[in-house]
Amino acid sequence: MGNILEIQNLSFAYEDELILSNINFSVKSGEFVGIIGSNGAGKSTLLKLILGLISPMNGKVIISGEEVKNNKRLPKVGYVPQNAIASNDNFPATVEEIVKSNLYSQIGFMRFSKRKHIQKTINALQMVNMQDYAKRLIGNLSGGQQQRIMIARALVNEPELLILDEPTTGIDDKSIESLYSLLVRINLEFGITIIMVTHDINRIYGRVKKVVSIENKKIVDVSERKNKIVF
Ligand SMILES: Nc1ncnc2c1ncn2[C@@H]1O[C@H](COP(=O)(O)OP(=O)(O)OP(=O)(O)O)[C@@H](O)[C@H]1O
Repeated sequence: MGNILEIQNLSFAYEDELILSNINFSVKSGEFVGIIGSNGAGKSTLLKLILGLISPMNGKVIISGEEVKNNKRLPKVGYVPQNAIASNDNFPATVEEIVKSNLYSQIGFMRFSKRKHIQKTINALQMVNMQDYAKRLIGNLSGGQQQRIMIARALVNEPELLILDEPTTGIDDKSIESLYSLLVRINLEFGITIIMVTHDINRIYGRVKKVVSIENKKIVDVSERKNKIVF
């Protein structure tokens, strides 16, 4: 399998504070990769560099052979940002509207027929087992259910790479287990490559293929699992 992501000699600073220094790693198509590290280690910054939301000081990010440039659209990439669900309390939108809105923002409203929009939205909700909740208000769902909707929202554009920043924040223990099982299923069943930042070190080792650990601005460890992952 080829590499879907390559990070080469990547360094980044906020003003004069160096956050990441000469980071190198790659992710193969179909892998499930966890990124761990202490608070402030630079994990979210690394994701923002991968997404092209900020520009590196040195080095580059390559997705499917193409260098990521600032503000360029990345149709192959879905993103679930940190605290994605926190702003949804009392938000007057249905599940269906939240998922569909990502089609408008990323692809442009006119690109597909209305029927195609609806079908893509249904498909994304089915992938996270939330198709029965399409007409419900997002604010009426539990934290775990809301996070599934945020994942469907990221999946609606049919990405090859799904990036999640601490998706289990604010979710109860039982829902965390089922969220991880869902992500493993999305990875294995649909072949979508996943990169996930997490603090959940104990749970993550049983589930992901590769764990990249960042400390003191650098990658300090990359561990790979050889045995089969079950869900
Ligand atoms: N916009 C910004 N301007 C200046 N410094 C920032 C900015 N965003 C983050 N930082 C700093 O960069 C460092 C890395 O932050 P980042 O959010 O990437 O870490 P993290 O590993 O994701 O942390 P956490 O686990 O707490 O989410 C921290 O010291 C943080 O304070």
